[in-house]
Amino acid sequence: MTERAAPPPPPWLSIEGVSRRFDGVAALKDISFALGAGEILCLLGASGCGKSTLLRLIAGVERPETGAITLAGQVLSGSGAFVEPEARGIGFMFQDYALFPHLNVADNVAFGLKGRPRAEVQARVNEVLTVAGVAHLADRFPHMLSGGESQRVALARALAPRPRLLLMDEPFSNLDQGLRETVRAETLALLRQMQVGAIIVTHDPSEALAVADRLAVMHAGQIEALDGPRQLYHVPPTLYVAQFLGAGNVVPGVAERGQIATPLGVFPAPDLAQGQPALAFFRPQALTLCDLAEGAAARVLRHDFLGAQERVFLTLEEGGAPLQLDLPATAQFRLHERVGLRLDPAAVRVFAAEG
Ligand SMILES: Nc1ncnc2c1ncn2[C@@H]1O[C@H](COP(=O)(O)OP(=O)(O)OP(=O)(O)O)[C@@H](O)[C@H]1O
Repeated sequence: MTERAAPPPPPWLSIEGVSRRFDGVAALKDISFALGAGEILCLLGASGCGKSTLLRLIAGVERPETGAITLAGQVLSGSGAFVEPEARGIGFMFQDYALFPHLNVADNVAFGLKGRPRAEVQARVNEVLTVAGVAHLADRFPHMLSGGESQRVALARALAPRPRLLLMDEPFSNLDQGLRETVRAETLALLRQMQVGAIIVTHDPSEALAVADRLAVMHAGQIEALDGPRQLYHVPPTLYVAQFLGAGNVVPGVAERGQIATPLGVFPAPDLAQGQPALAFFRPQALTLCDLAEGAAARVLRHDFLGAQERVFLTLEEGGAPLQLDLPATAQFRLHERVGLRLDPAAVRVFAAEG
């Protein structure tokens, strides 16, 4: 599936030209993007790239130095305006869930409903605990909950006041692998059922690809790319995005008359200047083994068993960095075997080599 994601919904949350420095060092540089109502956006990036700072600015616990944040037509920050965090109608869920240890589950969930009539609070608490699948835990205290249960309670608490938008900072990172996928799928289903949009921070590319309607790859305080997950994975706009989103191979070449020649084929490079050093990037699955007569000669260096697949590392006889390709776990090949390699040209992206 390589088609472009559906066009983004009309802007509902708008971030325009937002910057923030700490002690003179820029944490966010001129960030602009928009989110549609009910949309799920992932912020993905390496440690320190500014993901949490951006989330905190939207929540209102941090103020931008420049730019504006608008939600459903209301200016939250910017042009002299500032709406306090509790008046924004935005929910926040942290990595550690931050449940109040001295309150039971029902009281934790009721916390954000203070000031409302008792019967209404009780009804809403029951409703969200039921949809989150934790109504039977209402009387327990946080230390009596498993990781998955704590996550569901935290989600119920965040959703109870009917937020317009939910901000989630690494919400699944405390769960182990198997549980993480289940809780993640349930959380997403719940957000969609309640029609609550969310911005989810993660540093895990596979999580962002699985969860996001659209995904923003951040790098050094800026948004390097923002698009649908399939588009970004298959047609990455930069080498950084390509490499951040998953395994890949890089083969060097030089632009000559609008293309680059490599041992694995000749690829179009219409945007590069004559003589400009270039890199051809492609995913492991774009490479296949073939007869020596029909492909570039290479040797099997090593292989890693991945369960469903075998990731095979090879070197081209012409030299260069090792290449990776994925084979079914049942595939037959031998260590140090001489094989032919074929590359699907449609899966190749050419970038200017930096430096
Ligand atoms: N309150 C603060 N005071 C000083 N520097 C800060 C503060 N908050 C963030 N920073 C700095 O701003 C930059 C961005 O931090 P931020 O926490 O937003 O990154 P992140 O992408 O969320 O990282 P991680 O994935 O490690 O949580 C970092 O260099 C960080 O050290």
